[in-house]
Amino acid sequence: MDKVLIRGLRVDTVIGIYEWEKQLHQQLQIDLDIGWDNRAAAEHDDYSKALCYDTVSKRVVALITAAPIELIETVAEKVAACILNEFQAPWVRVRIMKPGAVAIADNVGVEIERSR
Ligand SMILES: Nc1nc2c(c(=O)[nH]1)N=C([C@H](O)[C@@H](O)CO)CN2
Repeated sequence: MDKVLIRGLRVDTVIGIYEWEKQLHQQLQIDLDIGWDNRAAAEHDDYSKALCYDTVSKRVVALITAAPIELIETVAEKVAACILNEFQAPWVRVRIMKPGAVAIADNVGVEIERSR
């Protein structure tokens, strides 16, 4: 399956289960693998047939920052639903990393795959 890829999308937002986390912004790092048939865009060098990674990135940031969220699992499900329903992608893999969350780990996160 062809894919459109977004790597290391940084989103500063209110995220976490603890009261102190609701008073500040923390950074999430997001990787997206989005199933998309890239042949139609490539055939005639036609942007209108492409899934625009810039448009997707900005939509994902707006979605996540619209309201505080407690769990990164919730972030992952919201992002996956948006990619499938708003952009009409057939399949998506979403990885959400929260690098500041565990002091003794380089990074922690979740990954999900969803399809229509
Ligand atoms: N599976 C998860 N575990 C934890 C989460 C989470 O979103 N998913 N969140 C926290 C806290 O918010 C933590 O990041 C604060 O450092 C703990 N565990």
